[in-house]
Amino acid sequence: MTNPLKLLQLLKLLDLTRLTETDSGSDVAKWLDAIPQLPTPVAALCVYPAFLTQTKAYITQHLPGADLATVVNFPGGTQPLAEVLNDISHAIAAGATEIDCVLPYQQLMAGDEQGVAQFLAAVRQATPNICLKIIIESGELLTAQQVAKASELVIVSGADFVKTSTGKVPVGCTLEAARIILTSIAATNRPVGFKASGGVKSVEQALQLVNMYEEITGKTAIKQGMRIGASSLLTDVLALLPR
Ligand SMILES: O=C[C@H](O)COP(=O)(O)O
Repeated sequence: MTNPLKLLQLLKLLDLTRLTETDSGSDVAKWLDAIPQLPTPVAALCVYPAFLTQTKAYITQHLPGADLATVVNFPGGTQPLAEVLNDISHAIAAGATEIDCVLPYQQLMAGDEQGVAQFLAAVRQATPNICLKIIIESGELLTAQQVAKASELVIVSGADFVKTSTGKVPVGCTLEAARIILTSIAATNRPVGFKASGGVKSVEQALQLVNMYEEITGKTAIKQGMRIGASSLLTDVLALLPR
């Protein structure tokens, strides 16, 4: 039997995600209505910008304590910076407290580290007092060195979290990528969080990632330091929690 305290820890780390491209407002309303009563609030709900207002209203009523996250430059990582900054400012105005932004990873793979650093600096400047998570899309990066370089650029930029994946490319969060990112995080003095996302569906997978986080950083995984972004993990967590 999985330790119930570990399952509660997973709930507290969960960015419960709904990023279905074809969704309408009523689809998202149905999704929100279907969230069962939880023994402890999840870390955040993560939705497309179009659904921030209704999700904010839901959080106020049903999930006080949860943050409201949205995605920008998502999922491709190729939007012009001005558009990304505009989307960020609208998202904040609509109540987002957390921004998950895709790093222009193609630019990084093409060797333009300086361009990526400039992008990250501008995004950081546009998100004061907002939790900023940068998605490196580790499954598209070709080498361990690229994953390490992307993590370093995110860490140096002052972002709050290095996040693995959008969940929209064939390879999501792998243990190999998680290890490389966590090793970079552990090597810095500044507190930087880690968000595992993309294909994390089972409690077993999630606990492996939490264990790895705790082993490499030497810290207990709490909301400020670790997240698990997942659209379908909640079902498995709730199925294993004793009633
Ligand atoms: O940001 C989180 C991911 O989009 C979720 O990916 P997933 O649908 O594979 O759980």
